[in-house]
Amino acid sequence: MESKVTNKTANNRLRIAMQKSGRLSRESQALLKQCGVKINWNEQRLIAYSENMPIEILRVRDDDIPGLVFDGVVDLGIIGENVLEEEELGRLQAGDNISYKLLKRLDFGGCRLSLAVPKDFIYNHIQDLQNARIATSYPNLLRRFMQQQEIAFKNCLLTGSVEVAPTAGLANAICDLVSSGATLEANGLKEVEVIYRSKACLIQRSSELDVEKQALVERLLTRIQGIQQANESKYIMLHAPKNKLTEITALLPGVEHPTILPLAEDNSKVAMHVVSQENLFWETMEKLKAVGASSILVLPIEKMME
Ligand SMILES: Nc1ncnc2c1ncn2[C@@H]1O[C@H](COP(=O)(O)OP(=O)(O)OP(=O)(O)O)[C@@H](O)[C@H]1O
Ligand SMILES: O=P(O)(O)OC[C@H]1O[C@H](OP(=O)(O)OP(=O)(O)O)[C@H](O)[C@@H]1O
Ligand SMILES: [Mg+2]
Repeated sequence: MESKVTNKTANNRLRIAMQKSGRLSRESQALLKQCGVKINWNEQRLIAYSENMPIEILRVRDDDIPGLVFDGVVDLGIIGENVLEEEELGRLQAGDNISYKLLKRLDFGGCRLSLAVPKDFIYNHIQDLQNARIATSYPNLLRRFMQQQEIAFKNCLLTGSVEVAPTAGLANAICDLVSSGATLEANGLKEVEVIYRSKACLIQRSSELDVEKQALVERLLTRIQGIQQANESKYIMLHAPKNKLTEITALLPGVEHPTILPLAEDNSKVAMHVVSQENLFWETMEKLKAVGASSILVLPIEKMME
């Protein structure tokens, strides 16, 4: 009897797929934590359960996440747009139907898919890659770009170590992910074309969720929205001479109506508190000080709800 109850509980959990270990894992876990979802992470386990919400996490290789969502095996997935679109193109080409809902672009996993060539390769234009052999783990995104450019090329599919392909004599160029450019630099390569810009995103399966699960998804989305908004905002406090309020307000980014509070023992000044949608740069702080502001504090905001 009891096992049936346990099963039912497990079946009603919102199932989220995320990368087990790699570039997206730490921030995917951090996002759930910021949303107030407590997970008992165990490095060895494929499935992790939340202690405080009906949520379970399926920890897999990132390549498998789009398919798990398309096929409705999981309810949500956190995945790089590059992998999502690569899988989408692959399935479309195979004549398969794909459907999913893009819920949100996330603030991590930012990178670009670029073409790169050895440093001594004289590159002026994409036509310099006509009939080149290009190593990549993203054959579909590469093919789409080269077709748009009307450039013929030979594909060399590698699932890893793409950046060593030119030195190893496997290819003339590569098409791989770049962030800081350190990997290209370390392998004597230079970036010549950006073909795709990517961030992590949250996707949902297209088949309907039951009412409770969908309500939980909406709650998570509201919380993610609050986290993103807070990350982009700052709480600014300063003291301002009463006769300079207009000038000071004009200097604060995106602020129209600051909160004004009296100071206990100084009648010539007030305290101004504002939430700004932008960071306050040193240059603006210097200008504020020059106009007469003092005790300027810029504080991070953790969460927001309007
Ligand atoms: N240098 C980077 N900076 C930021 N984000 C990146 C970077 N490299 C990759 N990413 C993003 O993170 C995703 C996962 O990258 P990672 O290198 O961990 O993948 P992987 O080696 O294919 O992992 P897996 O073992 O899960 O298949 C990429 O698809 C991309 O969206
Ligand atoms: O421009 P950079 O900042 O150097 O980043 C780019 C590198 O990051 C990713 O690999 P990762 O380090 O995640 O390792 P992997 O190739 O083993 O997956 C990507 O595949 C590049 O190789
Ligand atoms: Mg992968």
